Amino acid sequence: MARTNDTPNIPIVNFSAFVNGVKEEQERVARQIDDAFREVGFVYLKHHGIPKEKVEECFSWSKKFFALPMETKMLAPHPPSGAHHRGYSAPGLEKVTQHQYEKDEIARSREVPDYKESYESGNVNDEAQPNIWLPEDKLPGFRTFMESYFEDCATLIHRILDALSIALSVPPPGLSPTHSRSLFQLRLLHYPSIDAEQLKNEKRSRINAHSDFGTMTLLFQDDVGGLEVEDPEHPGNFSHAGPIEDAVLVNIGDLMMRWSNDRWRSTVHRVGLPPPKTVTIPGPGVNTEGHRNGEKVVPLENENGAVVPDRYSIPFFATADMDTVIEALPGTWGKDKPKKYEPVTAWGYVQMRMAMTYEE
Ligand SMILES: O=C(O)CCC(=O)C(=O)O
Ligand SMILES: [Fe+2]
Repeated sequence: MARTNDTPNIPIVNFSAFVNGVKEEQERVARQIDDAFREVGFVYLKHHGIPKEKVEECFSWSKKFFALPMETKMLAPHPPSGAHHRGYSAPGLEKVTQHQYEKDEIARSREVPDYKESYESGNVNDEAQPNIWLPEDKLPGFRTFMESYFEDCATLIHRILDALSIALSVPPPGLSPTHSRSLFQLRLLHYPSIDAEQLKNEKRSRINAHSDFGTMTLLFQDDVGGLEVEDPEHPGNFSHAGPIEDAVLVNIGDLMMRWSNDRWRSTVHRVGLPPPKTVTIPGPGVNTEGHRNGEKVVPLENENGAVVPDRYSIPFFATADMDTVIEALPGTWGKDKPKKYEPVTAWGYVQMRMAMTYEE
């Protein structure tokens, strides 16, 4: 199995072998994903089934959306409460918190503002959280595309759940029916360009260190980079988890960690300064430092007045149906591995975390 060069070595798995393979192939891929989620909580899936052109199209819609004037984007505003997580959030509105239930700790984690804007949409049939669209004439075709992309992502989540069910020997129909799509959420994220100085000195962040709180997240990212994943064995050590062509990054969220009795890790991640970029230095004789001809690696933060370019990413968050009782799954507990957590419904858990994200 391929690995990324960065630690904590996020495995790269060919998912078509699961979708199209015979039983043995499926079991092999399921084991690879299981191992990845046990080790780092993240996996890159190649050949995941969503056509490359469609992923690119989603990024181009996202760019068009965020390029609209603020007053137009505000025609689809995110409601003030975290309980209805749909629509447009302007930069500075959402603050990410991490496992902090004490009020003063939440306040402290909000001292560094996230510099991003986002647009959220969900299942068209979700009556609890109806979608908040722009008037169609403001961006014709946007809604139709997003509804279709949502379906593609939901389908992929169900296939990954099938793989996880095989890994745990959950009998058919497995975990898939616990995700009726009611709580899925497609998020468009835009991190405006920013002075490298600000990110470096932590005056601002793109997204603060956090873990996701649902069951699983799909993450599509552009080629700017800056996503970092914590090494679960060495808290505080982060490594870059940059884009890999034609692959989607998939990670476990807190609810799934709990559901799996901590077999799978919900790993902390954040978005900050991209890794050192390569700039081309013109003229001969620049190869004395061992770099490829004509190129020299210049750490972005060392460039005077360097600006980190805009970054776009597209996470798709999955959560179990709200009435699902999250209690150690079969195969994740036993005599020598007792259940670690009290049962909780998915809905109760999500509401608690959402309230923490938006509450004053
Ligand atoms: O933009 C990214 O790459 C990460 C986004 C993320 O972690 C999130 O929205 O939860
Ligand atoms: Fe995240």
